[in-house]
Amino acid sequence: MSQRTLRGFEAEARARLEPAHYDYFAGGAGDEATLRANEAAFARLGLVPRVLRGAAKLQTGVTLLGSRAAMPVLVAPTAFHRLADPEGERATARAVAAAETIMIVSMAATVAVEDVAAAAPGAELWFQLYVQPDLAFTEKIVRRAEAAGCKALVVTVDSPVLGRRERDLRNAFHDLPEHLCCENLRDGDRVRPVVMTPELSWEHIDRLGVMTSLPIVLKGITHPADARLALDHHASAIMVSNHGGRQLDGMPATIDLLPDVVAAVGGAVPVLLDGGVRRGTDVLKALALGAAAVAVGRPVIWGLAADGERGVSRVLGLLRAEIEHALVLCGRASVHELDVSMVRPC
Ligand SMILES: Cc1cc2nc3c(=O)[nH]c(=O)nc-3n(C[C@H](O)[C@H](O)[C@H](O)COP(=O)(O)O)c2cc1C
Ligand SMILES: CC(C)CC(=O)C(=O)O
Repeated sequence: MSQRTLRGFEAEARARLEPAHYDYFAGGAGDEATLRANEAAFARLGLVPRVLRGAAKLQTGVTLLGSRAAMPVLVAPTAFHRLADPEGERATARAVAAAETIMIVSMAATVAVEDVAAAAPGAELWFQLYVQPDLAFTEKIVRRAEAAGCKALVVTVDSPVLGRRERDLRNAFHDLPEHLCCENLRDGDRVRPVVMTPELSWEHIDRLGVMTSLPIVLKGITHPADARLALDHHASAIMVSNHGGRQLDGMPATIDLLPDVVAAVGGAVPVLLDGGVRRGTDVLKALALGAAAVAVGRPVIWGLAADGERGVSRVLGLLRAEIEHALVLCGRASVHELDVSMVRPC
C-alpha cells in the first residue's frame, strides 16, 4: 500500500471498489483526452524559486466569500460518496472540518445536506446545484441548502446534458444500488432523478440571484467571454473547470485555460480552478497563475474508498504538507505571495 501520495491512494481505492464503481469515479468522457490533459498540463509547468528570503513562518490560509479555509484547497463536489464508504459524505465532511477547509456538497450526494451538516459541526459547507427544469423544485433544494447552513451556491454550468462516459456505458452503470439514492432530491415520498437542463441559460442564473441571497459561484466557466458575462450576471466567484474531463472531451486542461479567464475577470471576483490537482506544487502553480484556490475531486474519493474519514484526512493532510514544503522551497512565506513570474514551461 502506497498512501504517501495522492496517487498512491488511487491504487488502494481501486483494489477496494467494485470495478464498475471505480470506473464511474475514475473515468472521463469520450477518449478521456481531457481527463489526461488536466494532469499532464501541470507536469509541463515548472516552478522557479526565489532564494535567501527567510520563509520560516508560513501562511497557507485563505478567505473565500466569507468562508475561511486553512489551505487554498477545497473539496470539489462529487456525487455518490456512499459507493465509496458506508458513511459517505458524512465521513468526508468530518475530515474536511478537521482540515479546516471547505466542502462543496454535491446536489447528487447520497447523504442529505442536513445530515452532512449535522455530522460535522463547524464544517464550512457550500452547496452545488444542477438547475432542475422544474424551477419550483430547484427552489426547494436551494432552501434546504440555505437552512442547512451552506454559505455559497455553486451552480454547475458545464452540464446542459451529461457527458458520454464510455466506461459507464460498457459497465451498464446507470443507477445507484437499491439502498442508496440522491437524498437531496427527496420530494414527499419519492426521490426525483437528477435531470440536466439543456435550456440552461444566463436567465436561470439571474433567477437564482433573485431566489437566494447566497453568493453564487459559476462552476465550469472556461471561455474568457463567459467569464465577463458571469460578472455582468453578478457571479460572486468563477470556477474554471472541465468537470474533471467528464463532460466535453477534447477541452484543454484547466490550468492552460486559467490565465485568460483570470485576465478577463481582472480581479473583480475570485477565480477558482479544479481538474488534475494532485500535488502541492500543482496548487502553487495554479495560485501563481491567478487562482484564489483550487479544488480536488477524485483524490478525496480515493481517500474515502481506501480508509473512510481517515483516508480523506490523510489526503487533505498530504496536500497541506506538500503545499507548505513547496512554499518554503519556493522562498515564499505565504500563499498570497505567488505570482506569474515563478511559472515557466518545463
Ligand atoms: C465521481 C465524480 C463525481 C462528480 N460529481 C459532480 C457533481 O455531482 N457535481 C459537479 O458539479 N461536479 C461533479 N464532478 C466534477 C468535480 O466537481 C470536479 O470538477 C472534478 O472532479 C475535478 O477534477 P479532479 O477529479 O481531477 O480533481 C464529479 C467528478 C467525479 C470524478
Ligand atoms: C450524478 C452525476 C450527474 C454527477 C456528476 O456530475 C458526475 O458524475 O460527473
